[in-house]
Amino acid sequence: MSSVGRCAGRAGRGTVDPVIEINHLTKRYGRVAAVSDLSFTVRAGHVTGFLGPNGAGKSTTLRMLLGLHAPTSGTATVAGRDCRSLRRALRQVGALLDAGDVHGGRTARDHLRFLARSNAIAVGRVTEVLNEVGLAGAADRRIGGYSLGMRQRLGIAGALLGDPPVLLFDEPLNGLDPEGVLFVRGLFRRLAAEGRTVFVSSHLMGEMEHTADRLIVVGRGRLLADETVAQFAARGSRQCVEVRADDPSGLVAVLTAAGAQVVQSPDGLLRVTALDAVEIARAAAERGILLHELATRTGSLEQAFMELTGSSIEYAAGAGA
Ligand SMILES: Nc1ncnc2c1ncn2[C@@H]1O[C@H](COP(=O)(O)OP(=O)(O)OP(=O)(O)O)[C@@H](O)[C@H]1O
Repeated sequence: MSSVGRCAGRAGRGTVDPVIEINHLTKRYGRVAAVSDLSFTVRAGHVTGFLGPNGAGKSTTLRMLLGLHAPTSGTATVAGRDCRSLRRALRQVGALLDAGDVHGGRTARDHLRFLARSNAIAVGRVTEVLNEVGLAGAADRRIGGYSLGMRQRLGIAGALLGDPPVLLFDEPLNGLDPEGVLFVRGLFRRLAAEGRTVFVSSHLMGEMEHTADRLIVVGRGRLLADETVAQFAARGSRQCVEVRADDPSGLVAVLTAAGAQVVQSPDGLLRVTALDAVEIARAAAERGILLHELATRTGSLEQAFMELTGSSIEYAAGAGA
C-alpha cells in the first residue's frame, strides 16, 4: 500500500471532514483588492484546479486558507476550522506554497526531519516521502544546489509528510520536466482517489486540462467559474468558421444580415458564429463574393479560458499604463 494511503479510511470514520470552504472572502492590500467576496467549496475525492491569470488572487487565497494572511473579511476554513487553530498542522493540511522558501544550506533530509519533528510525525516518513517524489538519490545534498524542479519535488514531499487529508499546491508544475509533470499528475490523481482533497493552483489552462477534474476559475479576485473540466470544455466547444474573402466588408454585411455574428481581424480574417460553412459559402456565392479560405474550428479549453478571463487580465503584453 502507498505510504500515504490511509486517509480515506480515516476520513470515513468521520474524524476528518476534508472540505475547504471559502465564504465571502475578501483581502485588500491598501487600494489593491487581491480577493473580492470569493465563495466556493472544494470537496474530497477530486483534484480541483484553482485557475486564473497572473495576479488573480490565487496565492493570496491559499495564504488566507493556511492562516498566513488575515482576511479583510470573510472566512476560509478546512473542515469548518481556521487552519491557525489546527494542532500539528502538517497532519491535517499539507501545502506547497513557494518551493524557493527553504533553507538552502540544509539537505532535503534534514529539512524534512525538522518538519517531521515539529509536527510529531514519525521520522521514518522522511525516507518514505523522499522515495515517493523521486528525491532519494539527492536527499543528502544541500537544497541550495537543487534545480527548480527538484525544489518542487521537495515541496511536494513536505506536503505529503504528515499524510494529511487535505493538500494545497500553488503552481506545483512550475519548473518540472515532462516526466515530472506526468509523475505529479499521477500522484494527484492517486491522492484524490484515496479520498483526499487536492487543490492545485495554476495560471495555465493547459496544465490543468490534464491534471484537474474540477475547476475554480478566478479573475481579479472574483469567482468566474466553478464547474467540472467537462463543463468548462463545453464552453470552448462552440464552433466558429474562419473565412477569407475578396470583399470582406461585403461578406460581413451579407452574413450579419443572415443572422451571423462576425468578428473581423485586422488582416481581414473573419470569424463567424451562428452560420455553418455551407451557409456561408452559399451566401457568398449568391452575392458573387469569392472565398479564399473557409474552415470550421472548434474552440479549445485554452480559448474558453482566455474568453472567460480576458477582461480580468491584470498584466497583458502591450496593455500599457
Ligand atoms: N503582500 C502584498 N502586498 C500588496 N499587494 C499584494 C500582496 N500580495 C499580493 N498582492 C496583489 O494582490 C493581487 C493578487 O496577487 P496573487 O499573488 O494572490 O495572485 P495570483 O493569482 O497568485 O498570481 P500569480 O499567478 O501571478 O502567482 C495582485 O495584484 C498582487 O500584486
